[in-house]
Amino acid sequence: FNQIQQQCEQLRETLRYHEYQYHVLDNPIIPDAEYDRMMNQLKQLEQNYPQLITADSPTQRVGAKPLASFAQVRHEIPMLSLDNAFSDEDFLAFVKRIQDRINVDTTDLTFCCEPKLDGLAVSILYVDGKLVQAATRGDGTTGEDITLNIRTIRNIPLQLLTEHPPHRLEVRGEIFMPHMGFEQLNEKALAKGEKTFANPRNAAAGSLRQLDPRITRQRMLVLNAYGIGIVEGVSLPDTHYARLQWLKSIGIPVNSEIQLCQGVDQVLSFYRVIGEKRTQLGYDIDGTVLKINDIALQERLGFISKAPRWAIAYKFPAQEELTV
Ligand SMILES: Cc1ccc2cc(C(N)=O)cc(O)c2n1
Repeated sequence: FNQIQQQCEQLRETLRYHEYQYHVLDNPIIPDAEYDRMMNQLKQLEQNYPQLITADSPTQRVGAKPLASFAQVRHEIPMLSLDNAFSDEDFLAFVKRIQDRINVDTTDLTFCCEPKLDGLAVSILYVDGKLVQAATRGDGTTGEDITLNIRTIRNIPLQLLTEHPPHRLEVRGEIFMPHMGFEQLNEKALAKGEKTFANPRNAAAGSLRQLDPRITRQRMLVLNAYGIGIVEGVSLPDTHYARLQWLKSIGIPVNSEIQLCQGVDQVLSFYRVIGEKRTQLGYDIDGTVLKINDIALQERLGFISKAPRWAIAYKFPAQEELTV
């Protein structure tokens, strides 16, 4: 019997490793058919020996039946929104406000720059390395418990890939629907005479707010982490960029376009380059997010009421409506 148990554990570890290679490193090292074969083998074993099933087994991604409603979750650390910039001048004024508060030269300022994903912000809590709860941002203080739906998203690990997981780690990120998943969903909806979604952001929101996880599971949703909320039992790197790399190293997907920029000129060129790449990314973005990279500086700058002083979203002009 425990020979079977070892076989299950071995399969789980192998499947988690290949999920990491595929979803986080974008570098699958076995063909999909091989992955599917192992997954089916594990499903078969767990079906024959249900007492061997563990909550974090790669097979346990779909909730049994629909919920009647969503429970509420209170964010221990508020999930804040970002202040906006709509021009270079706005961005330079943002940087000047920072300089006025901490006398530092603009060329010395390092920014962590990323595309601003047009999806929904979520909070995902791992306790001792296991995914235990997930919630929408909601109003920043209170969100909806969407744990069962989040567990169906393939690039979100049910277990962190580390021997020494933090006691508690809250991953904050954006859930979005790539263009391919959006077109596929609307084609199916049209064929079934159901309502179609106006844009991928609405489709992602509708998919996450499904009470039936079996429906969510069929939608092509992707997480890209952008930050950390609660963290206990581990000492974090002292820059934002290094923290994102750490998240990636323990199995959390991070956007591949994120870059460090030294000084305002490099930041503005990042903004333009991402603006040019916008139509080829395969997913919707509505600007860039530009953050002071040094955590100690972030903490010195703090927050203005709802938004951090140390970060700004520099938006693109509204895109002419996508014709679907
Ligand atoms: C602090 C914060 C809040 C919202 C965010 C939203 C995004 C985004 N939509 O990609 C990226 C970030 O780095 C964010 N950072």
